[in-house]
Amino acid sequence: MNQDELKQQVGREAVKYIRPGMVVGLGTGSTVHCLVEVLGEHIKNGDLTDIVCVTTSNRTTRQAESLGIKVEEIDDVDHIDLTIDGADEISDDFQGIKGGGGALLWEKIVSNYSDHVMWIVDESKLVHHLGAFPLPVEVTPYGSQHLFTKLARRGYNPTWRMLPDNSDKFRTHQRNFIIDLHLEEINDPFALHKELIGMVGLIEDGLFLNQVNDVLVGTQDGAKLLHARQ
Ligand SMILES: O=C(CO)[C@H](O)[C@H](O)COP(=O)(O)O
Repeated sequence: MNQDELKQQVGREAVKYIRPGMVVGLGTGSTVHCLVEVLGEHIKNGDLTDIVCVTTSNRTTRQAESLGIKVEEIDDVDHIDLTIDGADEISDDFQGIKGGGGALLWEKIVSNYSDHVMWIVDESKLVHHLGAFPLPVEVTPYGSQHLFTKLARRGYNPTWRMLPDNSDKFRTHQRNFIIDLHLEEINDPFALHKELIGMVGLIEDGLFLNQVNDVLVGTQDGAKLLHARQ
């Protein structure tokens, strides 16, 4: 199976963890896209009833609504039972990097206010140590060149996230910029998160630490569930 087929495999498998009546957080990215497609089929067939979703991006909202999935604003639900999201890297101790799709702020908010969090990934996302994948940080545009320079001086090899055609800087839903840090290896993700989040103008970073309960991995031998924590 190629990577796309593994993503479809976990997308199909993940929908089995959604029960009727749940409030479900839907992540962002190509793996979640597969899940949302299957969720839409189940809702259409009447196998899953009374599902309400909150999403982590306008992209996911558009896809979900086009399939007849009910989407509410996050502040219009009083809880989120289960959030299913993708990830860019997951270390041996289940810490993660997310934000490859630029949705890290909403993803972290939805994740934090969820009773249970599941990440769905193909096996290429499992690594021993985080850092080969560039770590995104969301920054407020005002003064962001100074922040960029500070990150560069600390040796974090920053680059601006650009639009696909390179014509301008990428903007998040909050109209913020993203700076990607090319770190190669992160020795202490907790210390790095503390340092980054303390920088004025840096709104959120893509280190998702102690966030996930279960990881569903697409492998050549079928989807495998790994328990990270209660
Ligand atoms: O964090 C994310 C978006 O901000 C995605 O979950 C992450 O980039 C994984 O995406 P994909 O499933 O396409 O590999």
